[in-house]
Amino acid sequence: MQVRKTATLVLDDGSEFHGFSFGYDKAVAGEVVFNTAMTGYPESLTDPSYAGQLMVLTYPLVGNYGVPPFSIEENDLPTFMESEKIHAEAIIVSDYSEEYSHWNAVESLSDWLKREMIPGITGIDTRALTKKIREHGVMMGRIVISDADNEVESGKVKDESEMPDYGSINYVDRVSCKDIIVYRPDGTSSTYPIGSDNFQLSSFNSQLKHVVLLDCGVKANIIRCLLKRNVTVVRVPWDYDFNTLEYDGLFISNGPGDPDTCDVAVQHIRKALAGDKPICGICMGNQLLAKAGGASIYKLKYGHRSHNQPVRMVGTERCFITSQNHGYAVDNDTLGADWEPLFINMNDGTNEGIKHKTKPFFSSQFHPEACSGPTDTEFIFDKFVALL
Ligand SMILES: NC(=O)CC[C@H](N)C(=O)O
Repeated sequence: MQVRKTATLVLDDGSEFHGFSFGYDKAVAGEVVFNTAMTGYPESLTDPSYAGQLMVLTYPLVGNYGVPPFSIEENDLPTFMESEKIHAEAIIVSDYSEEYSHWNAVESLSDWLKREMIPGITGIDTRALTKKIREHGVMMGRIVISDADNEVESGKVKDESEMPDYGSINYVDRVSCKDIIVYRPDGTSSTYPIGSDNFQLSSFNSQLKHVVLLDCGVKANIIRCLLKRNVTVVRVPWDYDFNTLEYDGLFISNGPGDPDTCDVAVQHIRKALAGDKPICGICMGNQLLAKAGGASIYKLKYGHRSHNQPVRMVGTERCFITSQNHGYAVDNDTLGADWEPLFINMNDGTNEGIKHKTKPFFSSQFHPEACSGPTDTEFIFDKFVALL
């Protein structure tokens, strides 16, 4: 029988949680965040917004439905994942199941993590860990695997590696695309290096509307939700000045890290606010749109990461259950005179979306495209496309 390597999570406050490695054996550091969803680890791990973070799952049994194949479908998009690779730095669970059963599973979570060189720890009291984060606020942490280089002896972890400063790193720049990628509803896509002479928006199918997708770390299902509504999607890097293009609408994606590291994008969005073309954003997109409109962002104590966050549409009694993954929030009190909150979180009263009072600009802090659900708020894409 294979000997299980012990693995320790060391939090910034010095506390240690001991368990066993079931992924790739390497030391990593990152922001420790918890997600209370009951399903969706393939989608969450490949969500680029988790870059730089150690993902704690509070649902106790993880791995029992395995991992779907990494297959590429129409438009060169992954069928079952949100991007081309795992973006979280590590996954931390209570009870990992190597045995799995699911019609679509092709491998165990452990095999996938090892192939992608991502650590996984099991045997952690994730509820105690979550309580600690809820009380103290989100913390940095590192994982140390007991091997020849990093021994864990009598509760004292020897590894002294530097903790990165999560808030100061521009993770968006790390995960955004480097080229312009055009996706068409007919299932095709083309890539154009920045500055390429072949790239001319006017040469695309003029029957269809063109949506510029500002890629801050976009999830594949956002692209699919737009394509399903029969528009051409022009995905551009986060710092690209899209104002030089003749487009019909702007969509700002989700993305990792502190929105204050994305000033270049904010400047470009601010220019677009002077015009009248429809603008929509999701999560990081909500934060960058708000910043462009003059509002400020603050860090939540421990974020919203789950599939059951209740939000109310302001001015109505309509509530929606939403999927969320964010650590920062728009400060409602700093919204300029032209803006108003669009959604409010029913748990803690924080901002969950904004809209411009007169122009076709609006966004959500939650994920209307969420895959693995809920899909109650997918109407946001309909509203945006109807405005084009
Ligand atoms: N999913 C996202 O776009 C997250 C936005 C931002 N990184 C936050 O944590 O608030």
